Parts: sequence; structure tokens; C-alpha cells
Amino acid sequence: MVVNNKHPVLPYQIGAWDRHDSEKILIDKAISTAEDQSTSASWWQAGTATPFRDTLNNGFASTHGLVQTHPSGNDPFSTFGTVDSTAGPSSNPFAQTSGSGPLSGTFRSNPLPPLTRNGNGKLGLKHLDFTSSATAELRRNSALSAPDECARACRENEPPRICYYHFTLEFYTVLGAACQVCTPNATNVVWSHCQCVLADGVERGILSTNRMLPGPSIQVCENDKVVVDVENHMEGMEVTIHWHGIWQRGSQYYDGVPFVTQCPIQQGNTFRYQWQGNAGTHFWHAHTGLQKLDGLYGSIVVRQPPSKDPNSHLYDYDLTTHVMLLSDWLHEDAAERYPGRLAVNTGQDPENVLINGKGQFRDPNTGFMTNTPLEVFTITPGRRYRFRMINAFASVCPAQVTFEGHNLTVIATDGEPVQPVQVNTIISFSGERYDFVIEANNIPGAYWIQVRGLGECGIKRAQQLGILRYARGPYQPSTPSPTYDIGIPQGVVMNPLDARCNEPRNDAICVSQLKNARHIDPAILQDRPDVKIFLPFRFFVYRPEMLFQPNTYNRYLVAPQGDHVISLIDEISYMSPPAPLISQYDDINPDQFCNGDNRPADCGQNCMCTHKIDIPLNAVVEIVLVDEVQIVNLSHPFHLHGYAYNVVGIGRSPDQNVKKINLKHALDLDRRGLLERHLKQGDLPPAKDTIAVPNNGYVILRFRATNPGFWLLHCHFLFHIVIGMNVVLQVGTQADLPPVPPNFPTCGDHLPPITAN
Ligand SMILES: NCCC(=O)NCCc1ccc(O)c(O)c1
Repeated sequence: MVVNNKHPVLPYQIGAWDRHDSEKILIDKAISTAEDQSTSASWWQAGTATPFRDTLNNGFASTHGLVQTHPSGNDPFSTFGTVDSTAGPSSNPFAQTSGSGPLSGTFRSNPLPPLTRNGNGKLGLKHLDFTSSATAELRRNSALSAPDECARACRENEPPRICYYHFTLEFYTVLGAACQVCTPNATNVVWSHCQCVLADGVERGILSTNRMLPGPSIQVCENDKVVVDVENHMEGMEVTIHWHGIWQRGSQYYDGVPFVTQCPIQQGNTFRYQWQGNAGTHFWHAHTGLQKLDGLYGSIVVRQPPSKDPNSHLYDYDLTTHVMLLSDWLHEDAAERYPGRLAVNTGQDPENVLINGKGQFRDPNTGFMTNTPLEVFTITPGRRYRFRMINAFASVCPAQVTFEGHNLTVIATDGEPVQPVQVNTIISFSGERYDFVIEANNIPGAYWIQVRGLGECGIKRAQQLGILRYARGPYQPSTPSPTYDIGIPQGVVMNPLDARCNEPRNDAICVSQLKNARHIDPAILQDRPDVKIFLPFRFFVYRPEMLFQPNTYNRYLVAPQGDHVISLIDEISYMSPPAPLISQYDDINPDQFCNGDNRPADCGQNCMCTHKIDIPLNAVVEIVLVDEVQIVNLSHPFHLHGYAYNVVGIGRSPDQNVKKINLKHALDLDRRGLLERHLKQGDLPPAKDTIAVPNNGYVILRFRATNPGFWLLHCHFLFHIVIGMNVVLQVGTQADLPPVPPNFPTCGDHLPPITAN
């Protein structure tokens, strides 16, 4: 469809988007109404914002708060109430003194008409970025569709679109001056390109995409072509974007792994990614350095016609607004935690959790609570809604999601449909996605959504709240807000941390107990795979005398307890090659490569090289991941690029005398037929691309290697990636791969002969 005719230049009026929203029917049989998509801004109007001394940054006053320049009357900012402008830079209108809960009584008792306004003040569909319809490329090329045209109901015989996105990556600020220009409220025209990022109401510098947090949502139909121009304006930073869950068949060089599938995009450069998405709930994020944790992520939804989803009969709506992206959040740059400190702000644990970039923060030292808006999902009584949850955490904390008064029917994970199971709470790990159906079958009202950080996040009790609201009902839940320690009753747990997966139980469902809703290639279930790979992983702990030898500069992470560690998979710590494997293979010294069977001579306990395992094209591959880290509360989620694998087994040693599993013991269990494998006819192991290996346990994966390429397999914890918990699976040979596009950027070392003069 031609874009430029349909899309006048911004800003839009609210009413226009109400009409537009009613077209966003994503399942043919459902009629979407504007109220399903609207959120209310009412409860963060009024209230008296109190001069706020920012004790959130290590006790120092923030250098630059949001200053109320027009304290009263009819200007766009006055709805914050009275803010003492004399308080100067440290006044923060999103702070309130109440320590009693996220919303004070004042905020609850002031209902205003609902606003069709969603994330980041952008109108209509949360995180769909309407501003990019104003980009030059869209105006120039009439074959391209804008983001909001692509987020549509998918029909069987509709021609595919080319969906165009422009991402501008920058250094940016939470609560920057943009919030004085266009923080939305009910009475003023809201700009659909409002650039105010609120996050949890705590000022900090971030990295942003199109000045949004999360960045723009990519929502398309299967068979659409997605084109994303990534324009890097982060001063002095390089970047790549990985499309997590997208298999990149035929576009392997757009997988976004630095020095594996491309050279990083330099500051000032634009790199055009183009791919066709496999269906499901996915997300995109920076795969370079620690940038993901500073804000470079966003959702991807690839929808199908209802006839192609085996679970479509279970829901009435699959709305663009019911994407639920969870992220962990720091109040400083991620680099402050890497390699890590010994005294103040040790470890890598986040301060907070965000739902679609939103939330509130309670300062544990003062009890001050910010009053930024919580995420609201609106539903209509009697209807059934598909929610698409994305765990975009970077830290090691699992996230637990619970909806007050509502069951969750899990229908897909990592984009792949499963036979429906009903649970009350879902625990997920970094990189995982869970799609579930919620039926609006409770008393029309407002209900809490609680997202708790588990594991190490229990120390700071990091959690976030959101609201599930029935249209035309109250805006605020009638129950007290759940706290970290007294939460919503958890009931049946999806993905229990105890990993007791091979015994009957009615309090939990393991991933390995889910059943695939699709047909499985029988070759996957054969007794003997063509290739079987055991991959134990652990940390190597440096003695300081070894690490700080003069003239050596080995990388390390200071773990929460102060250990200086690197990661090992099969006793190797992954190092990037100096040039991309996919495009400059011949530029790489073959000595750079290694694996468990080919260790470089003199490679010690901290063996560092480009860990690569070769796999024949079309082989049936089995991978057994064995946790040799053995830290209670730490289960590592492994993500494979280019594929969804079948999870055929999850478990721990059945041998009661074995306190710690390791490679040798896992091999022994395998010989004795004691590793859990669900390979019987009708076992239907679920397909996923990210799975947590239970601590002191193992996971068994299988896939048929039909997608040639260089595919990263790695722990999805951000700080573990940067210390080497990665391995590249090379499927097939270079001859099996499509050539990289013309003028694909190159990079590498520059080491010419030294000239005398
Ligand atoms: N028995 C060996 C001690 C050890 O391996 N210490 C590392 C613990 C660790 C590392 C990284 C993390 O991110 C983390 O949370 C914890």
C-alpha cells in the first residue's frame, strides 16, 4: 500500500486515533473497540508532587530533575499539580512521599475520561512508532508500508507487505526536557511523537531507539518482509541488533551478532536489516556490549491468519496493545557494573523491573515512591485475550508474572504453539517468551499484575506492578497492592525453579511437560541423533595474582560475592574473531578457532578462542547442556540463533549420592540410559529457542540442522555473554549460504608492515 497518501504529517488528534484503532482488529472474528486499547491517564494527573531530593543515585541529589516552569494554570504541565519550582533541579514531579503503595488515595479518587494514549505518550498502539511514517524512505518508496499499516489482522489470501522501520539510536535521558514539552494529559492535544521517556520516574542516562523505551514494536504478518534501517548516533559506540526468535533463513547475514554475522555498525552509519519473520512473539535487542541493559530492545510480533494458529479458537482478540515486555532496570549505566565493583553497588542485580518500559520505584532508603504511570491492559467483560509476554531481562533474575483474579492459559512459548495448559503464574528467564490467554470472566474492575524478580533479585526485592482493567470499570484495583513478600497467590506455576520435572505433581508444569501443538519431524524422535554434543558450562574463578599479572589484560566479571570470573563452555571462553565469520571467513587465522576436541596447545584453565562446532547440514543434532556452575538459585537460559529446538528433557541427577552433576557424571547417566528423554511416539516435545538449564541439572535439545549458517548458542544473561559463555554452531559450509549482499561492510585488524620513515 502506498504510504504517503494515507499518512498526513503528525501530530494527530486523539479522536483520529480512536477511529484508527477500531481498524486494528487482529483476529477476524473479533470486533475491537477503542476502549480495548485505551489506557487511562487519570490517576497520574493531580496529586501533589513533592519537592524531591533525589536520593536514588547513591544519595547524591540528581543534577537535573524535571523542573516545573509553569506551576499553575492552563499550560500542558500543570496537571502535575503544584511543584515547587524553587526546589530547582532536584524537584521531581513523579515523586511522592507516600511509602504506602504505588498510588496514593489522591490519585485513585480523581477519575478522568480515558485517554487513547499508550507507551511513551505515543497515541494508539503501544510502542508502534507512528513517527517513522514521516521518514524519507517511506515517502520516497510507495512499495513500503508504515509500522501501523503492518500491525493488522492477518488474512490468508492477502498479499504480503514490505514493512519499513527506521531506528535512530542515541544517548538519551529518562525525565529529560522532552517531558516538559509533551508529557501527556487528558485535556491537551497529545503528540504522537512525544519524546518523553518516563521509565520508573528515576532520572538517568539511557540508550534509546527513536527516543522510546522500549523501542518501536515491530508487528507484522507472516510472509511480510521487514526492513529496518538502523542509524547509529550513539557517540563513540558501535552496535548490532539481533532479532531474537527470527530464524533468518536466507538472510543469515542479518542475524545481528557482532563478528559472527556482520561488522558492528559504526557511529554515524546506517545498516539495513531485511528479513521475513517466522510466526510468533519475539523481540529485538542490541547484541553488542551491555547496550541492551541500557534500553536497546523492543517487541516483535509476527502474526498468522487464525486458521494457521492451532490455538486461535481459544482467544477472541490478539491486540497490538497486549504485548507485555518485561525488562530489568538499573539507575545507572550498565557499564558501572562491569567488570564490577567490590564495595558500592556490587554485583549486577537490577534496581527495578519495568513492564513495557513503565513502572514506579520505591527508594528503599527513604520510602520515597515515584508516581509514574503503571502499564494498563484494558479488557472487555466476557472476552478472551491473547497476551504476548517477552522476558527481556539482562540480569540473572528469573521473572514471575501473576495476574490477580485471572488464570493464564499458556498457548505458545518462544513463538511456537503448545497444547494449552492452565496455570496461575509464569516464571520466565531472560530471552523466553510466553503467550497466554486471559478470559475477562471476573467482576468488572481493576486487578493487579505483579512481576517479581526472583533469584538474586530477591535481595533488593525488585518487583513491578501493572493493572488489568475492565473497560468502563474503575481504574484502580480495590485490593491493596501486592508487595514482594505478600504477593498474589501463586497457585500452579509454569516453569518451577525446583526443576522437579520427572514426577507427577499438580502445583507446577515444566517446559519439558508441555506438548508441542504442531507436527514433529519423526527424525527428531529417533533413538540416535546424527550428532550428539555434550556441553558442560561453568565459571572459572581467577586468583587475583593470576588476573593482575603485569602486561596481561584478561577480561573478567566481578560476581556478586566478589569472585573474579570468566565463563567456560566445554572449558573454553568464547572470544570474538577480528572479522565476521559469515562475510570474511578467509581473513581469519584458522588458529583462532577451537572446540573441546581441538584445544589449542598451551591453552590453560582460562582457554580463550573462537569456540566453533561444525555440524553437517540436515543432521539431526542433540545437545546436552550440563550445569557445572552449581550455584543455588542460578539457572542459565541458553538461546540458539537460527532455530527453534525441541526440548526433549530437563532434569537433575537421579542418583541421590551425587550432590553435583558434571560432564563425567552426565556421560555416565547417558550410558546407563538415565538421562530423561521424551522421545516416545506422542511425546511431542515443545519447540523453543531459549531454555533455562536448572542449576545442578541438565537440558537436552534436539533439532534438524536445516538452516545453514553461523549460529550463536549462548547463555542469555548479558554479563555472561561478555565473559564468554557462547559457542558458534557452524551448520553446513560457506557454499550452503547465500552470498552476502553487495558492498556488505567489512572490518578487521589493520597491521601493515612497519615502515622506516
Ligand atoms: N563455585 C565457583 C564460584 C563461582 O562460580 N562464582 C561465580 C558466581 C556468579 C557468577 C556470575 C554471576 O552473574 C552470578 O550471579 C554469580
